[in-house]
Amino acid sequence: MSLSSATPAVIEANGVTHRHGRGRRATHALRECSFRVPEGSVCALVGPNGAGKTTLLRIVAGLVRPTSGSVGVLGAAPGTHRDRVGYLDQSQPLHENLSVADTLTMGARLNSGHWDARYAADIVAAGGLDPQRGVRGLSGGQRTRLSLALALGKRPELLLLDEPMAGLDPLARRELMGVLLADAAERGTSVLLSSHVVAELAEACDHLLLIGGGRVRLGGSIDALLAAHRVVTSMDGDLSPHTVIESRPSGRGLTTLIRPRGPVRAAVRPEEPRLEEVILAHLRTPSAPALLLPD
Ligand SMILES: Nc1ncnc2c1ncn2[C@@H]1O[C@H](COP(=O)(O)OP(=O)(O)OP(=O)(O)O)[C@@H](O)[C@H]1O
Repeated sequence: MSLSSATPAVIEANGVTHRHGRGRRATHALRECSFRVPEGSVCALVGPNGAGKTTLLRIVAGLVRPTSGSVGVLGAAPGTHRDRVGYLDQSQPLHENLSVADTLTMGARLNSGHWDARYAADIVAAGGLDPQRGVRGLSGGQRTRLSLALALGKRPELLLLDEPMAGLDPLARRELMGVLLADAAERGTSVLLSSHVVAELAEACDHLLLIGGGRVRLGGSIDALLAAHRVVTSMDGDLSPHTVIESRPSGRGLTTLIRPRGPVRAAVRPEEPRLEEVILAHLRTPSAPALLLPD
C-alpha cells in the first residue's frame, strides 16, 4: 500500500520484506511493511523482542538491503545520504583506546563540512565528562552521552536510534531524551527511535510505528491513533458494532479497548485511552487488526 500525504516523508517504506539467512533456516524479520515517517516528526518504533525493529532501522540506515520492497530515505535509496543521517545502534561502538576529546576529533574528521564541534562538546560537557578521560573507563550512561554527541554533532536531518537509552538510570534517560528532543524541536530533526520504555514515549514522540511479527500493526500520528480508540469501562452496552482490541478485568469491572465504528452505546461514557494503554493492548493482542493512518 502506498500512502500519500501533504507532509513530505523522510522515510517511505513500501512492501518491505526481509529474511535473514536462506533456505529452511531463513528467519522472516519483516513482512510487507508499508509506512511513512513525516518530515520533522519524532516517531517511536515499538514492538516485542524479535519484532523486527533493529532490522528495520538497519535497512533505513542503508546497512542491510531488504529482500524485497522499497524504502526511500530523504527521497533516495537508503545509504545515499549518509552525511545527512545519524544512526546510533544498541551496541554504541566507540574506539576504546581513544579519549573523549579524540573521539570528538574523529567525529569532526569523519563529518568534515557539517560537524558542529561546539554542539558536540556542549553535550559531552553537560554530563560533566572530562575530555581527557579514556573511552575504556566510561560508564554505560557516559558512553551513551558520547555516542549521542557523535550522532548529533554531525547535525543530521534524520536520526535513527536503536534503544539508545537502554541501561540508563531514569534521570540520565530523561536528561539525554531532553537533549534529543531539544534538538528535534529547535532544528526540526526527524527522529525514528526504538524503545521498550513505553511510558516515556507519550511525552517524547508525536508519531508511532508498532510492529509485531515483522508486520506493521499500528502507524500514524499519536493524536490520530488515540482518537481512533476508546476505553469502555461499563459492562452494559453492546460493543458488537465496534472493533474490540482487548477486554481486561479491572477495578471497575471490565475495561475494554475498542476502535469505535459509529456512536458507542455504553452506560459509562467512553474515554480516550492513554498511549501506553493502546500500545500495551496491541502488544498483548497480536491478532488485533492493523491500523495504519495517513498523517
Ligand atoms: N543476523 C541475523 N541472522 C538471523 N536472524 C536474525 C538476525 N538478526 C535478526 N534476526 C531475527 O530476525 C527477527 C527480528 O530481529 P530484530 O533484531 O530485528 O528484532 P527487534 O525487534 O530489534 O528485537 P529486540 O527488541 O529484541 O532488540 C528475530 O526473529 C531475530 O531472531
